[in-house]
Amino acid sequence: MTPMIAPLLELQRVSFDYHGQRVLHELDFQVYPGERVALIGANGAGKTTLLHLLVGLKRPSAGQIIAFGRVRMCEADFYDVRARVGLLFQDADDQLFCPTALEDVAFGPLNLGRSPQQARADALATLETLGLREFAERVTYRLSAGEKRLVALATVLAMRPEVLLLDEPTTGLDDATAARLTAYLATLEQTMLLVSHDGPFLAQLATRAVRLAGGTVAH
Ligand SMILES: Nc1ncnc2c1ncn2[C@@H]1O[C@H](COP(=O)(O)OP(=O)(O)OP(=O)(O)O)[C@@H](O)[C@H]1O
Repeated sequence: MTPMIAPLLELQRVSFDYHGQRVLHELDFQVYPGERVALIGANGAGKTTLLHLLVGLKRPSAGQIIAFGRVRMCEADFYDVRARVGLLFQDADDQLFCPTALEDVAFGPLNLGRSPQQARADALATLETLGLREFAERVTYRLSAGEKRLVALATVLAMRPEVLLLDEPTTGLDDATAARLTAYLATLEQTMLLVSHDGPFLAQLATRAVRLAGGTVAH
């Protein structure tokens, strides 16, 4: 008999309306342990909205969000979800708010209760892993778009989340940097949900693809 594996994250018949406009309609969606799911679809299809629903940044108009086996409804339900699921925002400026890159990357580990020494060590190690050690003391808002993208990713990875939700991770990266990032992500064991319009990136990483169209999963 095949063992039943529970999804880590799930939307059950989820609808989402924005200013009276239906964005998602009775959507069923699951991410299982170990998967790297490509979430694809046209501009405005609702991919970013879906990521935000999974971590409670948006609330469904109808339906249920289930994370790690529990229905999540109110703000408090999402605290531990956000500690276990790392979201890379589509816009790095939504992720970076500290004076320096090191402070930005240490912020998440500190927020998770790690000591200042540990948070700094984790931040430096993560920056090192992404080839960003020299950026540690740089003023974040003066970084280039591609550099900000990588530092934003470092802020997520430094928390060592169980699941990574990556919204357009290769946007703004040159080809060589995008290739290095792709190769690095391929070494990670975390479950991933990848929103991207970058075909080669998804072809190398994704274990399956889900297309959103008309507010639901296109078959
Ligand atoms: N806070 C918001 N402000 C404005 N529009 C919103 C907001 N939230 C959702 N929407 C609308 O919801 C729809 C889905 O947007 P979403 O960003 O989820 O699409 P997407 O598939 O991620 O698009 P893209 O590929 O362009 O990033 C769009 O029509 C968008 O205008």
